[in-house]
Amino acid sequence: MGQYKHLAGVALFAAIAALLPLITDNGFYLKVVFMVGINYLAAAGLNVLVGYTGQKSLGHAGLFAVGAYTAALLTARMEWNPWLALLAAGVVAGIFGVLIALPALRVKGPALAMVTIGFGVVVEKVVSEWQDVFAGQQGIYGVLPLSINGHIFDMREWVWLVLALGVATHLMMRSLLSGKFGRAFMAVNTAEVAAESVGVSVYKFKVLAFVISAVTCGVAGALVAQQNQYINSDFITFNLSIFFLLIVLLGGKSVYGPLLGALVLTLLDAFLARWPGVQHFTYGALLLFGLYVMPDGLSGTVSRFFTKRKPALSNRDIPLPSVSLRELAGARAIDVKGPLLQTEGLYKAYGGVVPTNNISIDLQPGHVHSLIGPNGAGKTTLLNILSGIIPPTKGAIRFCGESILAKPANQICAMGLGRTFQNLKLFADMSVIDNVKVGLHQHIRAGFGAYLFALPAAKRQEREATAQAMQVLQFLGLDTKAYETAGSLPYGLQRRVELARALATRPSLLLLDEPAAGLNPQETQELTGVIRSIKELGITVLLIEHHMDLVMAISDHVIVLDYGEKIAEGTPTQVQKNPRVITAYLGAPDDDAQLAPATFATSLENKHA
Ligand SMILES: Nc1ncnc2c1ncn2[C@@H]1O[C@H](COP(=O)(O)OP(=O)(O)OP(=O)(O)O)[C@@H](O)[C@H]1O
Repeated sequence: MGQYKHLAGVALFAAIAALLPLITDNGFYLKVVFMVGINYLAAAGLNVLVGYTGQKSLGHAGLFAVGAYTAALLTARMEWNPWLALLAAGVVAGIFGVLIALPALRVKGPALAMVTIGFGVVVEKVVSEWQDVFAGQQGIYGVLPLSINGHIFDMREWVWLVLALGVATHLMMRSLLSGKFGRAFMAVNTAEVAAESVGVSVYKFKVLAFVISAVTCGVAGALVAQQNQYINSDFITFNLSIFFLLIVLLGGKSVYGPLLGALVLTLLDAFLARWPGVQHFTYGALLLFGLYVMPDGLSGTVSRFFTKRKPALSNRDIPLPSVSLRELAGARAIDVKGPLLQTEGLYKAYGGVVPTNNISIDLQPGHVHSLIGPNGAGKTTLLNILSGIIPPTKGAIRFCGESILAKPANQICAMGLGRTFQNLKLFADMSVIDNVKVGLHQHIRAGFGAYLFALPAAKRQEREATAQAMQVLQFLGLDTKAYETAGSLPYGLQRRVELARALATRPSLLLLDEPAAGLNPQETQELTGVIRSIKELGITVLLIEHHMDLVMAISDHVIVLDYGEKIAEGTPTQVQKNPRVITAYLGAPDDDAQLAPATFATSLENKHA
């Protein structure tokens, strides 16, 4: 949806919603509309965490309580200004968000859900048992409501306030999630290892998602306490956590999802209030049935009717980047003297298996290096160590003259080391161009505030990122596929998208793990040309490959591994004649033998079998 169309739609929706309180002065109806707004606020942040980042939480009632009790204690006991207390509630909830994010960095899936349940239960127990501070079921009275110039809000004004906050939250979430931050959250959700290796800090984005969800939940809790002028422990139940999660799941992963979910479930909640016995049954049934019929939630189902396919691109549509691909790629490699990457005595053991045994290699700038060896020789393990995915047990790695041993993968990527994976790790649900833009993540300088408030800097950088992503796609002949979903492309093209994503990180060293795996002969031939073009851009390549024709045709230098040890290195011709290499591949030493590429390939196939 275009920016102006969207704003017009939001203005229309807000105008209609703002008229509602003028139609009725029935307190119950006004309260229901107020609660739609409150539930939307709570779910809008939770959607970032659950929908976009894939972190399931069943403890957000705890964060709602943190906000509610912060506002209650600050105003009822310390007589803070209620507006300041509302702000403080968001901040304190955000801090608690960091606290529950910490376990999320270690555990995933059901284990994470258990941790968040634990958090919710602890908060519930604290507010009900710690009578001196939280007054348990008796509750805290005298919570100061919001007011302007001494005028205390009536129910109508509360509705308008949550409407205004809801619209502001929607605009901020839309701006945040449609750019760099939304892509990073989704990348973390889809493939954490891939996200790290294209420069996205999984750690930072998980914490950020928890904080965003905590802040909106905390503000929602504070508003409820302030509107009621009262809060007690009965507000904070496990059911509330489930209710928030249900809103997000039923709404679907979209910025509109929490609104649709909040609207449907709050109205249903109000309707079923007379029959509390069937309430939980209905929610359970809705979750099962609703998600069975609409796996993408309400928003996914609705958007299927409205989304138009992006038209094919014409040359006129393709924006021009401010710098050429050669300038971008070459800029990093220029100043390196000596080897671009150097390892000394790298060692990694898994119990008795030693896939990396005392490996020392030098990679020279501007060269194509190949890493070959039979299956299980330790090639991928070495690549994972170099790119920061696996820490070595001992040894040293210097990249661009700097040790990268203790650095996380995203920082190594930022230094100019890009990679692809043996088993494709695409962000399959995202478009091709968005995959490539995730690769540009580190080079988009606009920060959180710029995206949240849709500042011109963020828009400018997004436009430039689109232009640069298109430039990379054109380089690899993928520009016509830019708006296709990456996972829907044929396998060969998906491999190319992964290559484009790695190139977008602007690597000076590119690690390619079996890029020809699964390609047909013609695609393999084309890949040879692509790797040559990448070399011409000034990018150094380290290639793992079993296709020996490809290796011999493009390598300046070949390194051979067997059982985790480096058994030979040199030019392709030297390596082909090396007796240890021949033994490793054919299993029989023969001093006069030389492995022809074809023999190499056949011997590998035999080994694989
Ligand atoms: N996480 C792990 N835990 C235990 N063993 C592992 C682990 N990762 C790799 N290995 C073992 O280390 C050895 C080297 O594996 P690696 O994947 O690096 O080999 P490779 O040369 O890339 O093989 P291929 O050509 O089949 O991809 C294998 O024996 C493998 O089983």
